[in-house]
Amino acid sequence: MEHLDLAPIARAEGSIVLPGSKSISNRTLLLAALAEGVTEVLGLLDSDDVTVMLAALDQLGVRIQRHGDSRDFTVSGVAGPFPVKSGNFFLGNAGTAFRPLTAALALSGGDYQLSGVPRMHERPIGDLIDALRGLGAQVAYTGNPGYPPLTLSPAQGTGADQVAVRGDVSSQFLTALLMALPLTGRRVTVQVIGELISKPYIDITLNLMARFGVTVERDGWAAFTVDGSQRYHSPGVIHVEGDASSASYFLAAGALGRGPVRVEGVGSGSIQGDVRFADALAAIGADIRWGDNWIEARGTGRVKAFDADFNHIPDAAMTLAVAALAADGRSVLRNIGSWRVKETDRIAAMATELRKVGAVVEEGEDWLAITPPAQLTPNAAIDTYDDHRMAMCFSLVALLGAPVRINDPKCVGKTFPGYFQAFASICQPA
Ligand SMILES: O=C(O)C1=C[C@@H](OP(=O)(O)O)[C@@H](O)[C@H](O)C1
Ligand SMILES: C=C(OP(=O)(O)O)C(=O)O
Repeated sequence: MEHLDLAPIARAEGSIVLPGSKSISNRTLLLAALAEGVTEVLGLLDSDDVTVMLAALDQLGVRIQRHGDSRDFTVSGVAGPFPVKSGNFFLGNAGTAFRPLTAALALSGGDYQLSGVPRMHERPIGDLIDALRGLGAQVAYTGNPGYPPLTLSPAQGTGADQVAVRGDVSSQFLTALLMALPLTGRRVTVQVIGELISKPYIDITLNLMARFGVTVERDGWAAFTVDGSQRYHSPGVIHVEGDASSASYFLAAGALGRGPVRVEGVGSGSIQGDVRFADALAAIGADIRWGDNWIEARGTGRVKAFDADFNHIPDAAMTLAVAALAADGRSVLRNIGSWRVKETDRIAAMATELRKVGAVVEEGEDWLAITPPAQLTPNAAIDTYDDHRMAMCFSLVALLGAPVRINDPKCVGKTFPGYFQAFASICQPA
């Protein structure tokens, strides 16, 4: 297996222009595709998760032109359901492509097959399918019930004007439904069953839908209604913000490696919930400065142990689990149960790999507790489980004085193919 050996790093300092947000890139592409009019999408993320979305939309007859070798694209919307009425789509391990496309295609009146990598076929989708069936969608499970791959056929009947979806497995089910609802042409209310997780991602969805002209009425986090008379219209131009989850590794590097490290592309004006990672870093002792479109972190020489709920920042919280290796006591990450159904079982993976560097780790169904060792074990070979975030988080171990090996480093391609080059650019060897 390919690996990357990282030598101890004395100091992290510098600035990074972030790649585009995965969550905003894939939502924007889908909304621009369904909209009437032409949308200029500027600063689209270049990574596996976005590549599968671009390829699927191309297959579906959406005209997307790239401007030279930039990350700026012109998307000519199809103004409603997709014109291509059949197709077989491979969506890798991209939750932000798989769930939203499932909903949009289930309501597009065609015959479609959707599949992904083996891990995608272990990630639940049954709650979304149940809700779509309530809207008349015809969905068959090709493999295990409740999981991809899927076969979609044209919807039948008029469908209900009220459906329920579980909110406690993945917020992407609600996101997918909301974005697809204008395709029904009806007024539909979605009721959320159970405590909605990852709420800030719903804010991203509502924000982008509004920019495309569709407003959602809501009763807190319990019910969302889309009036069927609304259609998506291009807002003209969408600038994709930098990725706030990707920012977490560099901000943590600034906090653990003296700093300052600045990330450019997200700041106080961001619509991404993961910018709140910077608050979590501040709470454990980092010195954080905010600009409109940048965030900067520097270390204060102390990392305080923490015990907190990270349900609102599930992706960036993984970075805190590794930062906990530098803390002055036992840290606890709570309410992170969704980690178990992401790229890998992230609670199990994180526990196993943190133990390799010497930490004492306790693990529960939806929590993780980490007690750092007096001295990190050098030369641990970190397995990454085809999980980009495992690879990116564990690069931070090199900032804590221990050489570390990252197995299969190219798995970062899911959201950040250039991660290790960017990381090296802020690192000064010990
Ligand atoms: O909607 C989104 O863009 C995302 C929602 C989150 O998933 P869950 O809602 O499954 O926690 C997050 O982990 C994922 O990386 C992106
Ligand atoms: C959970 C993640 O991805 P996905 O969009 O596939 O759910 C992630 O990027 O951490």
